Amino acid sequence: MTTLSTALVKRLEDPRLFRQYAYVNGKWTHGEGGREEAVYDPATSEAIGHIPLLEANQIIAAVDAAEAAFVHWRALRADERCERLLAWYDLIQANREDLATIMTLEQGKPLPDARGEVEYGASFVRWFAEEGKRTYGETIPSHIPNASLGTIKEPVGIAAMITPWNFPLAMITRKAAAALAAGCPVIVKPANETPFTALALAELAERAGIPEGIFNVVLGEPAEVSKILCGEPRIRALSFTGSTRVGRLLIEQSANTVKRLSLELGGNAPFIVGPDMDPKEAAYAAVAAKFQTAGQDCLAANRILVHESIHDEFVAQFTERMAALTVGNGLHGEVDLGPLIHRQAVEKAAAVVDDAISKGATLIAGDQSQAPGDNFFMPVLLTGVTPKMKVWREENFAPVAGITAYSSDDEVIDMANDTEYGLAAYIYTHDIRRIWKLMRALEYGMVSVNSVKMTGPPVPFGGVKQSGLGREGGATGIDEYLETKYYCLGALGSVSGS
Ligand SMILES: NC(=O)c1ccc[n+]([C@@H]2O[C@H](COP(=O)([O-])OP(=O)(O)OC[C@H]3O[C@@H](n4cnc5c(N)ncnc54)[C@H](O)[C@@H]3O)[C@@H](O)[C@H]2O)c1
Ligand SMILES: N[C@@H](CC=O)C(=O)O
Repeated sequence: MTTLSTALVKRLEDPRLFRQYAYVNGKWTHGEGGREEAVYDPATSEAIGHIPLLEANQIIAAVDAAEAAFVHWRALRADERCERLLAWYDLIQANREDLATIMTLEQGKPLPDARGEVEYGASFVRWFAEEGKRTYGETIPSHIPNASLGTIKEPVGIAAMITPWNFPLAMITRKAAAALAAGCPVIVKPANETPFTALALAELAERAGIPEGIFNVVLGEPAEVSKILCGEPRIRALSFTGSTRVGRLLIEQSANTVKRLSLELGGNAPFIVGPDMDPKEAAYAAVAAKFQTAGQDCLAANRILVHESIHDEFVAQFTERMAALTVGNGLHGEVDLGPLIHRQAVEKAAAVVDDAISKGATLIAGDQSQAPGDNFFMPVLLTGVTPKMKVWREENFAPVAGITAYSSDDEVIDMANDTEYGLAAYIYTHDIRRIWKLMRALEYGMVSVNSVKMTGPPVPFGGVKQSGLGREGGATGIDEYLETKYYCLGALGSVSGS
């Protein structure tokens, strides 16, 4: 164990939550080939621990284990699975502080945000524990004489999940709890940047009585592991959250085994401010929607579109509010923004800013000489952003805010839809006709009006266009892991009405 991981363990009330192994078939597992990778604290660039990189046969062993365990898990009654999931929920809540510490150390987000993510992630476990009891089929009025027709819902089978580093806990629970409640075994491949939160979840799942083989965490070289998971015919569903680039790759790799795919991909959210808005109220909301998780959020306001009549005052208010944000190590006191995930993310953010300035944008704020470390990026505000700039076309996934002025509702609708993405959009206005017109015209899976917060367990989370396929959470989230089986019971004799 490295010195820092020893220090980490000392910070935890329950040191057994920090595991430097994969978790397969209820066992903590080394890599058979001896390959391993360091995991870094992005705030200090120090290694906090190591993970094994599993070999191909070890990934297949996880599938074998899931296959064997599936028989028993699917045979449990829904209320029995519910009990196990509620026990998992209770344990996640009870260990909130340790989970948040692990998350901040490997992801960098401020500790209060990490605590918030634990709550948020746990809420999906409770939601789906209950939803599992409501996977109703239907009866169908028969068109066949003396027959009874209907449907039942059955678990799709083994579900694999590939998750990102920006929300290391909630992106797992939103998928895994739905699959487990539906009766499916789960194989999670977390991002290599943030594996320890996933492994702590595995430890708690074991304590909650989730049987061996039902919740597995595999680790390895991402492209290698994903290829095996996609190509494995016994895995019937693949749920991925991450970039559109990798999402496209996984669609290709899953083609031969015709899997059920759920894809939560990139976003490029417009934040539209109407002419009737108080510039201060709207600017404060825009700062909140942009800088959460240091801008590394698929819902981050990527393009801020402000009516020309209030543009200058909005920029002034935004600048003032942004100047009050503090940047620093998420473990130390109250900071608003932690580091970016690694140095490449900082370099990418700098390149996006340079590109915008070279194409005519104005840099209003963002002095990188103030950054408190190699992986930190000070919040940037650019005005005069246009569609030819990367900051408009790409999801910048950094604390870089770009503002553009517009003159009419029709113009802003065209601007907002001018992207391959369609995850989430924000509208700030109190004019009900404008709200309705924009809300209907925006090509996005989620539209939030006068609210920065839009997510939570009852919500169908997901995007259109190249932001993904399917919905997570809400009343339909469990359907991603269920098959509809139709039955026709014939030759029943005379059945009333059929
Ligand atoms: N729509 C959503 O709900 C949502 C939520 C969170 C993040 N995201 C998106 O995720 C992206 C940021 O996360 P990220 O950088 O971890 O994304 P990423 O696509 O680089 O990585 C996501 C996962 O894919 C794996 N991966 C990376 N390269 C791979 C490859 N060649 N083959 C197979 N797997 C590979 C990673 O190890 C990780 O587990 C952003 O685009 C963001 O918008 C979307
Ligand atoms: N904030 C999002 C995750 C996107 O990165 C969520 O709530 O799911």
